[in-house]
Amino acid sequence: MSVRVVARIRPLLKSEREADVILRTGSAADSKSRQSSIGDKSDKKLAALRDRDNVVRIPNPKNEGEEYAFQFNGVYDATVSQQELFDAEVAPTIKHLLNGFDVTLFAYGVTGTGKTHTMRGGKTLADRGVIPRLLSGIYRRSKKIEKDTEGNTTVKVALSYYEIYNDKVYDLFEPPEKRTLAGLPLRDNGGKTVVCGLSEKPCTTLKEFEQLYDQANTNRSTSATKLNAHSSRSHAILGVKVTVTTPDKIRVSTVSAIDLAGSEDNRRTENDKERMVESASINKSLFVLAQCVEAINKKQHRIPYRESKMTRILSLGQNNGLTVMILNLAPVRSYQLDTISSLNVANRTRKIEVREVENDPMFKGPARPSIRPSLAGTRQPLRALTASVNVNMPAPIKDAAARDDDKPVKAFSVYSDKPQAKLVSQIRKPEAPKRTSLSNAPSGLPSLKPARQPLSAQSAAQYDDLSAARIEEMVEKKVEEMLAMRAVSEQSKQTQVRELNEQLQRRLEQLEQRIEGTEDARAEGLSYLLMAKQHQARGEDGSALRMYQLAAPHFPHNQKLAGKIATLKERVHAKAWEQKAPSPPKGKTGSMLSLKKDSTQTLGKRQANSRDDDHMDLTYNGFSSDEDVPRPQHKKRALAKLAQIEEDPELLDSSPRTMHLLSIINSRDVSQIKMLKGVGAKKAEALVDCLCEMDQTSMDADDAYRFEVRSLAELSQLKGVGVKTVENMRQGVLA
Ligand SMILES: Nc1ncnc2c1ncn2[C@@H]1O[C@H](COP(=O)(O)OP(=O)(O)OP(=O)(O)O)[C@@H](O)[C@H]1O
Repeated sequence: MSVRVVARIRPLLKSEREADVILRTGSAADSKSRQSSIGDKSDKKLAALRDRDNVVRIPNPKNEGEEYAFQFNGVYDATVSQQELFDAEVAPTIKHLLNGFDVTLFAYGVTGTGKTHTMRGGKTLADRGVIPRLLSGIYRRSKKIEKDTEGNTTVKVALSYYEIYNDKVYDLFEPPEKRTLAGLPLRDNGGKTVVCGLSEKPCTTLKEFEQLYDQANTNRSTSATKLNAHSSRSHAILGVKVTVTTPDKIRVSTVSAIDLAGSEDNRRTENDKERMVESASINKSLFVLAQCVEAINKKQHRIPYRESKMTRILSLGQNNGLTVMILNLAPVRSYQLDTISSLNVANRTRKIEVREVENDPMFKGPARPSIRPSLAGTRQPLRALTASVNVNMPAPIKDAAARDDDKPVKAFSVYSDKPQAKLVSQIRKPEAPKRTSLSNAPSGLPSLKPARQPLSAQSAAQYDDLSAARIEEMVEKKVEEMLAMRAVSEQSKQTQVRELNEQLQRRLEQLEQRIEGTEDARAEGLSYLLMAKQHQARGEDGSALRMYQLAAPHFPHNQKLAGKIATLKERVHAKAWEQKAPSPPKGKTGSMLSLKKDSTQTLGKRQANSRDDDHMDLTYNGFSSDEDVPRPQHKKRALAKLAQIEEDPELLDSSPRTMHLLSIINSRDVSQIKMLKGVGAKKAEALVDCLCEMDQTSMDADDAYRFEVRSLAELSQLKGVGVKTVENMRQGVLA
């Protein structure tokens, strides 16, 4: 049986105009005549939606005159109520659910098309969606079954409810603060994907359900987006486990009601960063779903279920039972491209075959013959006896004395069409090794050996006498023995299988954990790489290096990455040296205030640097010790001088005297500079050379500027200039 796909078109929202309606339902002939009569009257466009047909029509965005038509198992237009949709599509599945079939109901569509409205609905009775109605239906039917069977059949309901948010699974019955970063893991269990550690709440009444469901929904991730004020940011999966217990068996089946998050075109959402991350995860999972659908359609060997948690859980085409997809659609033009893509996915989903197989029941009491295929060979003549050990069948009458003259054989009368003796030998044949023990049986038990000898009249009479009661008793006993042995050996076999399964399961879990761990680690590594690239693109080499270094442990043998880190390290070293040299002035000359501020800042910064005995950027970038960075002698001296200057408040002065001195220095006029106190021609020349050198350094760094000394502190750091010289110069300058 294929997945049942039905389309539901929502009504216009307040913000939407009737004139923008582009979706139509109806047959081709109808639609053509309607199209010509529609004209400008938009109410007729809406009337078109009322035509309940199984075809949805939408214009080709590239050629308005052309229409695409998609046929589904059902199409529900804007006028269809919640009750009508439920009655037509969901109510019929309840019967199957209680008969042991799993059911999957899921709403699929673009954001803001009415998935949550369809699945959860509003608070009023009429507005209630599929889920509350489903529960109501299950309870009603359960009560009826219990009543009809006079309490011999009981139905129990238990709920689980979880969301997949950013590809992580979270229990919605648990408060958000209990969530772990990694979420709950998934496991494969007998072909079904299960969520480990999920809570399951027994739920006996509709009222109880409503309380649980409403409370859990407050834990669901929703946010306002431009396209939907209450947009679901996660896929929500409600599991309703139904256990039907009859006197002889227990059947468990589950209905999964899934409200998928909607795909979003981020050119329209104007999502912020957080919404974008959610959106990317939602779109990715829906993309994987579309890929799975396509792969199933194309009968590809590999279906990419495992590429997203949502597709793994949904297991479209892998799950047994019944599957109903509700395709939610918005009727207006602004959704046109998204609607076409949803229609395409839904159309392909319609072709997916699902095995309509009910879940195996569990039988109460000793195992039934049907699950002992090994007995099949001997079962025919013993059927009634075999059945006698089943608690579900009436026990055989064992009182031989009471039936002395009866035919031996309620056990045989039905099935034996052969003489009894032969029957006995038939039964005994497989027991050949035990004949000795039987022949040596205590006097109470007759030996069966004489049966093979020509019978004397007495022994024949004795045998006749025996055969009526004793043989039946013996055979019965023997069969019981055999069955008991088989049950024991089967039990031990089952235990072995169970142990093996558990071992395998554990191994699988370990492997999965490892894979998931590796995937998570890889994803983390990739996100570091991405951030590194972004930093690098912005020219933030230090941060880029840091990110690459964080990514490195996730890609241990990646030569390219190692190379990148090495190159960046070198570049950052080079920059660090540049930063150690005084930085260029921001403005042309700057006001006195800014000069003083700059100067203080520079000193403050340098102070911090000198205390840490290294440059801040270098520490940040992971170079913890001086050894990492070779430092020329003159730089070390400069640092020492700096410390001296900081202790001299005079040198922080930005008085006119200082300003004048700096302007002489920055003029680079050797004739003026050599006139300064304590500076001869040689020193002046050296000083100008030093300033020109600083220019050069800057040009190397692709950041050309003319270096200017902005403070006495900076001046004192120049090659050949000491604190004393600076002080002398300053003293000698006329204010
Ligand atoms: N059949 C309908 N009748 C009346 N209103 C509807 C119907 N379907 C949707 N709406 C309204 O449309 C808006 C969007 O619906 P909803 O939130 O259910 O969309 P969604 O597909 O779940 O969106 P998202 O994927 O962003 O969560 C809501 O205001 C809802 O009340």
